[in-house]
Amino acid sequence: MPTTAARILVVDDDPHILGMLEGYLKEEGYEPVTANSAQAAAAIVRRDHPDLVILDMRLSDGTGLDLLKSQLLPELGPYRVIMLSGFVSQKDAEEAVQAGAFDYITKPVTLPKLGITIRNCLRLQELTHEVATLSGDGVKPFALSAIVGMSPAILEMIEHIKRVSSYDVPVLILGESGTGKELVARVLHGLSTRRHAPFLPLDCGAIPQDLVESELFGHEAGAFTGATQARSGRIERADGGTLLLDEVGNLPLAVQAKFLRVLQFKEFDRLGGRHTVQADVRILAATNANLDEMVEQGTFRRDLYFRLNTVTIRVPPLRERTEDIPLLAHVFLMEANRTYKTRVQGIATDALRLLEQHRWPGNVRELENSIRAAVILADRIIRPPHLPAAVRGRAQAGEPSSDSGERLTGRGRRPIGDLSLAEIGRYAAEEAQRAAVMQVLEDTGWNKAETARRLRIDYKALYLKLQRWGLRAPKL
Ligand SMILES: Nc1ncnc2c1ncn2[C@@H]1O[C@H](COP(=O)(O)OP(=O)(O)OP(=O)(O)O)[C@@H](O)[C@H]1O
Repeated sequence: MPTTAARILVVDDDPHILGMLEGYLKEEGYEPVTANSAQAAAAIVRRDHPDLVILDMRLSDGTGLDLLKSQLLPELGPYRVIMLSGFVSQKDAEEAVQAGAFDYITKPVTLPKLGITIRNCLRLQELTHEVATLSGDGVKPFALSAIVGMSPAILEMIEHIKRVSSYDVPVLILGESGTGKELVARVLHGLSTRRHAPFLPLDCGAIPQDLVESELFGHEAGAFTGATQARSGRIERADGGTLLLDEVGNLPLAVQAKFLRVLQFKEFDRLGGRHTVQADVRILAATNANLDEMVEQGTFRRDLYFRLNTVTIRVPPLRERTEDIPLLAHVFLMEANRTYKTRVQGIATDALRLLEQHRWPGNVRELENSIRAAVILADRIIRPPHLPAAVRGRAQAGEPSSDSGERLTGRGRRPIGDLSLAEIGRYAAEEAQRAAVMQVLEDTGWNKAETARRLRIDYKALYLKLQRWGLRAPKL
């Protein structure tokens, strides 16, 4: 099934080819637009932002490669252009793909092949969109690909998640505030056999302590003043699914004892209830607190702690994976553009440097909020003045940041601030690819041959990509 109503711009100075492709695209259910020169194409792209561009290498007023680099990539981002090339321009077409075009087709154009390439390109866009739309609706199970990041620390965490995903055991997720603990919990749910049942989070730190108990276990009518009607609690409502106890360290001691029974015997009583209720719920817990210390101090039950921490996943703070910052920033930029219907195209190098140097005490959430705010303030490009004062802080006052020198150069990496926008674009495109591949691997249960077939890439190419990204099938 072709994706209907995708807007496709065809750019060619040969009226015969324009007419043929326009007719074909209409028949396939797309919405074609045509341009016979580079100038006309650039104007249409700026005005209409088509979903895809089919671009001839040779135009009356320039080359397709120049148009791609100067207008289309900055305006549309990578992977939105399919090049048409003759035999002599094949080398340029290859260069175009390296620069960020999706693919090229050699003339004379075979329509079925073009059709397949169009569908693949649009599918990749859909997947990239899914990856970037990270703020789920509260019940949507997330795929592993929702976790954006290519740093060794994140890849290691993803490996860990995959390893534990097939076991129906409690998992304790540790990490600072805003690092992505809830996201990890959603992904664990999304990968489990419980994914079609509810995922319910309860932030034990956000609701008054005397309400935590009734929120979790529910109550019968008359159980306490104000309880006029019986109400089920989250454990009951999550039956068959997953319950996340966020900030589990805030669970009052009395509730901890009751909760232990849920973990041990999968049963509990509603407040004021006389019948035991059975609940088949997987418990995930997250915390920023030092539970070891709390156990020593007697504010957290040792037996509950041992039951919860059979398996732990540590979510690294953002300052330990600064190499993910440009990528996350670009994903949040795309997401904000969609939410606010803005067209901010990128982040200037000096602004990226500031993002890299900031310590991010609020971690990924702080970065997400900073980019959202900057998108509202910026015109076309996010520049230092658009960033929150805390992010501009020390660097703008002329002080070196405490660890940036070591951090940026110590591991022999190029400082991110020296990367061009195109290089960052390629990095983001690589991430989009990784996410797309991972999505299909998950869909096919890590069947690599089937994955390669669905993605229409060579098995060897898939194998090499997986090696490069350090991805392996989860152990069952
Ligand atoms: N690796 C990541 N890729 C993409 N988005 C992320 C990533 N990590 C976190 N986020 C996003 O950052 C925001 C904060 O994440 P989340 O709520 O999961 O953090 P948390 O550790 O549970 O926070 P808290 O401790 O305050 O409860 C969310 O919008 C989440 O989607």
